[in-house]
Amino acid sequence: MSFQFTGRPTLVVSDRDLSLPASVVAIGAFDGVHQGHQQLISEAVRDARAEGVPAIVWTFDPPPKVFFGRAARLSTLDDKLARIARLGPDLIAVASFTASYCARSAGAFLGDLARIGPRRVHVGADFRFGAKQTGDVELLAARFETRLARPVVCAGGEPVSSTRIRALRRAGDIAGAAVLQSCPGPAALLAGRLQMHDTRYEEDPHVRH
Ligand SMILES: Cc1cc2nc3c(=O)[nH]c(=O)nc-3n(C[C@H](O)[C@H](O)[C@H](O)COP(=O)(O)O)c2cc1C
Ligand SMILES: Nc1ncnc2c1ncn2[C@@H]1O[C@H](COP(=O)(O)OP(=O)(O)OP(=O)(O)O)[C@@H](O)[C@H]1O
Repeated sequence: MSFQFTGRPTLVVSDRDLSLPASVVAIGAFDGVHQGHQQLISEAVRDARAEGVPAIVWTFDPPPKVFFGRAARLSTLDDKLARIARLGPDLIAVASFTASYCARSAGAFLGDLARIGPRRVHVGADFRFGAKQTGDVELLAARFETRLARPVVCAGGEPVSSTRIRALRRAGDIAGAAVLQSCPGPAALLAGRLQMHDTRYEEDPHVRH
């Protein structure tokens, strides 16, 4: 796994404020920013650098599973943003995951993405989107060039996942959980990397859509 320290700060914006002629985007809840997430995001950043376009991470707060009460949160938003920023994207777009947002259709979400002109979208094979999770990678790939992340697995061969980290924590294996979330590089490199450009996503729901 390689990590990219570009020295540039990562801007954090509301998804509603984004409009770009071109980009490469990685999408996901990324709760815990574990090694699978890190690889997916790092590959998107590398792809964006090769294309010469901004690298965007598009994420949701709270994580959808947490919103629906299906899981306990692993990372605070600040922790998640800091850990993502360490991977070197130019911008993190945060969609406020509210009742009105999650009722939006898969087609409406594709319209949101179109505003940032994705040359490529990086997701895992199980990525779903839109109300009642009706959108899948096939629908995404019909609209945008889509790159599916290679699954990162644990030493025992099971996929690294937020679910697995939650289970390890519940079982009291805090060290085991931390290994799956670990990433190299001194924490000092994080200092000053984040610029909170717009925090409105914390306040109001997606009434505009
Ligand atoms: C516009 C939109 C609406 C969504 N609506 C639902 C929903 O109704 N039910 C649900 O369980 N998840 C919903 N989700 C969450 C997705 O299923 C998924 O968790 C999210 O896109 C992040 O992907 P990831 O879980 O692979 O990280 C929605 C996502 C988006 C973008
Ligand atoms: N081990 C992994 N290797 C590569 N990609 C992954 C891995 N785990 C998750 N992803 C991808 O990262 C994106 C965000 O994943 P998500 O936030 O749903 O994490 P998760 O670990 O699958 O969460 P949960 O266990 O709660 O379902 C998705 O597109 C997913 O397919």
